Amino acid sequence: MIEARGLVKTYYDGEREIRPLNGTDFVCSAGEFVLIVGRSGSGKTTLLNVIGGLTRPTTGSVQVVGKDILALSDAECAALRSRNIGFVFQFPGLLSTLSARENVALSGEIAGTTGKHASNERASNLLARVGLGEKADSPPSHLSGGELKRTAIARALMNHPSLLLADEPTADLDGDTEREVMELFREINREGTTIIMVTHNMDIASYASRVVRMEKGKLVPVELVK
Ligand SMILES: Nc1ncnc2c1ncn2[C@@H]1O[C@H](COP(=O)(O)OP(=O)(O)OP(=O)(O)O)[C@@H](O)[C@H]1O
Repeated sequence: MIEARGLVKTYYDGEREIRPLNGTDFVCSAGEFVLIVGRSGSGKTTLLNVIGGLTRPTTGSVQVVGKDILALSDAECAALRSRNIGFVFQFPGLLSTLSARENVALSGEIAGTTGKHASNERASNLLARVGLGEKADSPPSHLSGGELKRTAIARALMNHPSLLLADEPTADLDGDTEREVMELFREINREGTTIIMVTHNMDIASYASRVVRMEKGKLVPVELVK
């Protein structure tokens, strides 16, 4: 599903060099649910964005769903993203003038995989699935933080992605809502979607099949005590 080798990403803050990825290798099989943990600023988001084709590494290679994403044009990479990869970003970034349903359906329309009617129907089903059936017509400003996160998860699932990349999707949620969101991710994973999730919260480690820690630009395995 993912094979990333020798990733280096260098940023410059004035004269200062920052290297969040410094020879990172990451291999992930289809069906895994991997948590990436690590200190703030250790490069977790950078790695997720490189895997998702949103950030180009300085050097290294990345194969995702059998494609060398660094060899793709911007348009080819965007098409791969919209058809194969669902993103749940730390901040949901929903369009304020659209309802929850329209926000979710829009991903289908942009991908061009379904017409407007079918997109709306799938968006309604997904919102029901994340427990927001009755809020489908609400604009983002009428939704709570947890409801916005769940809308963003529904949006990420719109195009039947084989890979879901989630960046701290439960940050700022209360314990009960966090468990609900994690149960939902577990269900999605059991249905066959590979999930890579960045988190600060080791309490949710039991939901994952594997945990890795970002340390000094490389990933190290974390032993799970069951
Ligand atoms: N576009 C950029 N330009 C310059 N520096 C950047 C850029 N993006 C990230 N960085 C730096 O790279 C480092 C890694 O950032 P990243 O967001 O990947 O860390 P993180 O582990 O996800 O952190 P957090 O847990 O706080 O979200 C940080 O020092 C950050 O300041």
